[in-house]
Amino acid sequence: MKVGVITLFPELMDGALEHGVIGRARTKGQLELELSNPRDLTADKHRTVDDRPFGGGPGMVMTPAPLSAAIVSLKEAMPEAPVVYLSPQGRPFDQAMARAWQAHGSVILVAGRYEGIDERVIDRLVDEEVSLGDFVLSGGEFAALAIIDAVTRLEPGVLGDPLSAEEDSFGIEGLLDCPHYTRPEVYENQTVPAVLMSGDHKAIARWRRQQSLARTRDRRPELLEKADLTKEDKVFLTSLGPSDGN
Ligand SMILES: Nc1nonc1C(=O)NCC1CCCCC1
Repeated sequence: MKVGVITLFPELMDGALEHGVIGRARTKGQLELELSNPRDLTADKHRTVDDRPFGGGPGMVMTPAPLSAAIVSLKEAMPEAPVVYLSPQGRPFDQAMARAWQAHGSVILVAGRYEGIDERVIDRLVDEEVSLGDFVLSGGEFAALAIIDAVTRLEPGVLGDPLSAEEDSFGIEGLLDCPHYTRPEVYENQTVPAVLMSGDHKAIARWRRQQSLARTRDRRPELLEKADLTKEDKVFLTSLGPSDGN
């Protein structure tokens, strides 16, 4: 997997990209990262990357030339990669998008700052605008890190057990994940569901599936409409009383 990131603050991302799943994937060559800073591609002595907005208003806007040069430099390194601008105005990011980009093999992420980027850069060079959610961050860097993590963990060999990526929330046909327990068996007088201690793998798998179904129905019922449910799933859901929302 190749990921390009355009950011004015590469140092803000370095730490998160050197440790954990992402750090190990880079060390093992499963993830190639290339960061490009528009400030390094400025032509003026003040290395200007922003300016006041036409039409007035608060804040600054990222100027088109250095940002375009940074995008072009990464497109030359990854010509097949879609160019994705991260902003609240984008299409909501989801697991299907993560899977699509992992399967494609490369993506270039544009992390904006200030009030945003000159629209002409979006018109000329951005393939898609994507949002991590309906909230406003100070910059696109943390959104880029979240996306890099979500995509990298889908790369074969990155997670110890390939089932992990499948069994996480949104892994099993878009259902929420089941509850998890580990030692000690009794913690603060609270025990572990007996089925998990039974050694009956069929019963455990059924319990986990039913927990995922019940949680999804209670917390994110809209996901059930898109989920690939078996007859047994539907019988179980019908057997549940009214949702308590938890
Ligand atoms: N929400 C979001 N999802 O993806 N990115 C988000 C964001 O809030 N980014 C902040 C950026 C947006 C461009 C202008 C400067 C601030």
